[in-house]
Order: sequence, then structure tokens, then C-alpha cells
Amino acid sequence: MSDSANATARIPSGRKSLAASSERIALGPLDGRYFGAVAPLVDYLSEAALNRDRVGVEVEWFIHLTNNNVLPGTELLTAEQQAGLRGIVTEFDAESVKELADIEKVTVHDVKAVEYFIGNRLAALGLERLKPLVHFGCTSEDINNLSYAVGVKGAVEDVWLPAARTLVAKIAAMAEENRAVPMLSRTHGQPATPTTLGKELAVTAFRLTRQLDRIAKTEILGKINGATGTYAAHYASVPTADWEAVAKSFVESLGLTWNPLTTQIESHDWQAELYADMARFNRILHNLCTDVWSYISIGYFAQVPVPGATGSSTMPHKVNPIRFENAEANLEISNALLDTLGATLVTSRWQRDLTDSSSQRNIGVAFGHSILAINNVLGGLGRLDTAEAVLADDLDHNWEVLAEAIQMVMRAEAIAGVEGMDDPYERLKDLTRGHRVDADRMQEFVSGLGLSAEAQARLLDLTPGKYIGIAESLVDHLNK
Ligand SMILES: O=C(O)C[C@H](Nc1ncnc2c1ncn2[C@@H]1O[C@H](COP(=O)(O)O)[C@@H](O)[C@H]1O)C(=O)O
Repeated sequence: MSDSANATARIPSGRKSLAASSERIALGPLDGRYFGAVAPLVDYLSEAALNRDRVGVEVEWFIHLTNNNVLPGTELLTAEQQAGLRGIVTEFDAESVKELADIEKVTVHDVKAVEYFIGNRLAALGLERLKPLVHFGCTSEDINNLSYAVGVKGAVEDVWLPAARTLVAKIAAMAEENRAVPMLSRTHGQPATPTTLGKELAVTAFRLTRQLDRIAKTEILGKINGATGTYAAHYASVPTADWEAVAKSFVESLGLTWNPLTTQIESHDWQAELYADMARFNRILHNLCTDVWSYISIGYFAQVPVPGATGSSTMPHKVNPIRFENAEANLEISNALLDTLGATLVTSRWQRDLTDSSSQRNIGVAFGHSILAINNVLGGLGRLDTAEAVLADDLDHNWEVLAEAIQMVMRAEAIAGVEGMDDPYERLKDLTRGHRVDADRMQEFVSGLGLSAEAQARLLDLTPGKYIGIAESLVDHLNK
């Protein structure tokens, strides 16, 4: 071997810096390879959207104060002035993001930068005199909590919930299609009383729907009560106003529930509630992913290959369940963040610490990984075909699951007065435990029990595929 072949292989030093490239290269996958899937969240949960919402809250507060004549010396704004102020929000774009970032470089305070950004636009609207009204009585958290509330509300209602509901509708449709397809159960991983594939999918759809209904009802709170929640600056400057009423009507005008009692920060309990429910949804979905993955593995579902796509780079025969595996990973990452947010956001030292500011910057990431997973599960489910023959074959190899049915029939017969029905459980245990029993052996056993004619006929008609109780009609609970 030559010396060069012996040298340790490594990435060459002196390489170009990718961080210095003119096109910004994403560090994280949500802003890189997965951006397409999470792009709808950018208008709600990106830093730019947060800043736009901050501008929106400041502008609406300005209009609210003037509309309600809260301060002596203000005049009602004209329709043009109001439209002009709101235009600062609707016109907020990439250029505005840059301008705001430049102001923040000087202020080193993100919300103060928003105040200056708006202030710089008042002269053009003939409102220069009212510059002191921007951010009046506010601490930054007054603006931040309302902006996050508006952003998260929009992300849930416009993006996350519709995507999640589309997925649950798909699972429910699959439950309907497979409602009568018998399937061997596997409690503890062992053959157990059969069910139908549709009923098992219906259980998941039912569980997910409950979580979505909770999420849709989340109470989203907001506050605007000053530096320590006492309206001290408000009353010191304008003692004549009913500041609680002004604050309440403002918070409610944003579609939020007014929180009347806080420190400097809105207590964030509603966020913890929401993220716990979303994490529970994610966990139930994760359970579906691993179950479906396992069903694919044992051949219950066939995956329809994507034309032109590679399954395994080395094993040409394979179609890998990568959508479900990707979803599993992304649900775990989403939950790690949702759990952390829920835990950290409900604590703040004394009247405030700034940890919430830094952690809330990751809300979009938590949503993003969940949305990505939802998309992947939807795509994965769309490529599944139920292999009914494989399910039927499995049932036909597990006649011993009828042991439960036979012993229950014997118990009922004993109670009805039929002789010779002693020790049903033990007799079935002797017949079935630890060994396979085929159809002939099972039917021979049933015929030798001395059951009443009707019970014997009922049992002889039973097969593992028919031993499904009312599994099929249970699927109807999805529509109740
Ligand atoms: O209204 C106030 O500002 C009152 C002030 N409390 C603050 N409340 C809200 N934001 C504040 C506060 N303090 C700093 N900052 C600014 O928060 C930004 C934190 O940046 P990051 O850690 O990246 O989230 C970063 O831009 C910080 O400048 C207080 O003294 O109680």
C-alpha cells in the first residue's frame, strides 16, 4: 500500500466557509430541506412575523387610545390616518425587516426598535404630534404577549389545525374503508382476540380528534397593564381613564381573553396548556407511526412505490417506510421543544425574567417539526394498500384465539343448566396453551363438548376472521 493510501481520510483543511456565502445557508433543516413543508408557518411564527405583529399591536393600541379619547389632547384620527397606520402593517415586508434590524442594532432592544420604526412613519401621516402616544404606558411584554398570542392563534387556526384535521380525516377514511377487514390482534405482541383493521384505525382517529377539539378551544390570554401589571404609569400620567376597561376592551378586540392579574409578564399558562395538548396529539400520532410501520413490516400494508424513487441505495427490492420514520423523528423533536416550552414558560423570577423571550423564539420550530411530521404521515398513508390476503392468512394460522370464545360459551351453557361444562378455562388452556391448534382440531374439540345444538352450531360457524364482535360498527362512533 502506498503512503497516501495509508493516510487518515479527512475533509481537507483550507475549505471555503459556507457561512460566508452570499446566499444564507440554513443551519437547521426546517429552513433548509424541509422549508417547503413549513413555509406556511413563516407568516405567523417567524421572527419577521413576530415583528410585524408587534407593529400591528402598537398601531392598534395607538388607534384604540385615540378612538376612545383616553388621553386629554388627542383627537379622533381620520379614516385616512387610520388606514395609513394599518398600512404600516400590511406593507411590512423584507425591506421593513431589514430596516427594523438596523434600528435594533442601535437600540439593542427589539421592542424599542418597533416603537422607533412606527415613530419614523408618523410625520408622513400628519401624526408627528402624537409620537409620544406610540407604546403609551406599555412595557415591552405588553406588546410581546399580545403579538405572540395573535401569532400562535393564527398558526393554530390557519395552519396547524387544518393540516392536523386533514390528516385525521384521512385516518378516519381509512378506518371506514377497512372497517370490515378482520385482523389478528396482538396484545403484548402475542396473538389475541381479533379485531378489524378499520376499528383499530378508528381508535386512533377518535383519540386524535379529542385532542384537536381541546386545542381548538384553547383560551388564549393577553394583557396590557404596564411594567408590573399595576397600571402605575397609566394612572400617574392619566388619572382620569378607566385603564382596566381600556385594557380589557383592547385585548378583546384582538380576539383574545383578557388576563386581569399579572406581573410584568402574561403568565403564559395558556401556552403551556396548548403545547401539552399539541404534544399529546403528537404522541398519539407517533404511536400510529410505529404501529403502521410494524404493520408494513409484517406485510399487512403494501406500500405503493413512487415511480423513479429509490427505496434502498443498495437493496433494489426495498420500499422503505421512510415517511413514517421521518414523522417519528420529527414528532419527537417537536415534543422535546413543546415540553420544554410548557415547562419553562410557566416560571419567571419575581416580576419577570427574560427567559421567556429567548424560549418563545422556538415556538415556530416546535410547530414546524409537527407540521412536517403531519405532512409525512399523510403522504405515507396515501401510499398504503391493505393486503387483505395477508391479514386473512395470519388469522387462519391462529385458530387458538377462539379458545376465549369457546370457554365463554361453555360458561353461559353451564349457567343455562347444560351438564358437563366444568372447568372451561382449564380445558381450553390444556388444548391451546403453548401449541398451535388448527381448524380441524378446534372443531373436533367443540363437537365433543356436549354443548346445546344451537351453541354448538354457533361455535362451529365461528372462525378467527368472524370472531370480531361488533368491531365493524364501532367505527360509526367516529361520526357521532
Ligand atoms: O419594557 C421593558 O423593556 C422592561 C424591561 N423588561 C423587558 N421586557 C421585554 N423585553 C426586554 C426587556 N428588557 C430587555 N428586553 C429585550 O428583549 C430582547 C431579548 O432578546 P432574546 O434573548 O434574543 O429574546 C432584547 O432585545 C432585549 O433588549 C424591564 O426592565 O423590566
